[in-house]
Amino acid sequence: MTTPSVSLIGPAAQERTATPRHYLMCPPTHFDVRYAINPWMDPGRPVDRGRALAQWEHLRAVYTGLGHRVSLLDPSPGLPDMVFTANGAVVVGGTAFGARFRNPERTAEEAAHLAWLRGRGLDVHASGTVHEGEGDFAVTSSLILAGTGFRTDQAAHMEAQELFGLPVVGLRLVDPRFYHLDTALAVLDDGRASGRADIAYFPGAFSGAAQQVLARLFPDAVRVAEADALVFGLNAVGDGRNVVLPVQAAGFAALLRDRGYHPIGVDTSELARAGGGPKCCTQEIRTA
Ligand SMILES: CN(C)C(=N)NCCC[C@H](N)C(=O)O
Repeated sequence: MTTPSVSLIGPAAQERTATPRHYLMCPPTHFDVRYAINPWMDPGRPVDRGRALAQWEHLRAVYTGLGHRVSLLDPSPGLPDMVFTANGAVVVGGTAFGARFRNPERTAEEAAHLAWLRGRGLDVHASGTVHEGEGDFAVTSSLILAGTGFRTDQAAHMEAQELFGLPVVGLRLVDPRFYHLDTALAVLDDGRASGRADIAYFPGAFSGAAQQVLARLFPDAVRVAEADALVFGLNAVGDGRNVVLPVQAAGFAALLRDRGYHPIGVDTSELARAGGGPKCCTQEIRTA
């Protein structure tokens, strides 16, 4: 007999509260798969840009329907991955840590992000080390979880800690299919209202030591099955109550419901052809 993984007197019994968010998105006007910098990309198969645009518009409508503010970054021709705004920076308390991309194909996105962030009066810092923004930094109100192994350099973790004054906990990713932290771990509730951060993750994407760290820090975390992780289920955006995730991740959605969250499935399958999902298209601008 197996032990149920979710206790009804634990986090499942909590009332979940959404808090308003400000997101930065960029329409996939120039979306394409012209190069392969992750295992999901196949430049030999043409993308359906109209479909990608429709999926992206739907995602934006979901956020505005939830009462969140969405700002837009102007898409640039020649930058087919620009739709993935999460990778452009990490913004915490009005301070922005601009990305420095690992692959030259995405380097020109850095300046566009820095200009947008400066234009909003944020305290903007260009990075001295390679990091890919919220792709590898998952922010909670008490600490930041930071991925390394494929894209972001470990040195960037220390840079982020010095900049934000929050503990940065490094986590090693070991499976190239989960090349960014946000493909393998999602913040469901950052703890800003509840006082207690809640996350979900796929253990197999992490080194043994990183799995131990996560288990110590978040013993109640939702552990997601590989099948749900492989459809980018963990590339999810949580506001404390609502969790926007790929509609294909049905098992994960059921776990979320059991915990009192409100999962909202969206189809981002065309964008997944470049290796991204809802979270990749969404950078949070945290000014408070
Ligand atoms: C969920 N992920 C991984 C993201 N945060 N970003 C997607 C980036 C995709 C892009 N082709 C690349 O490989 O950089």
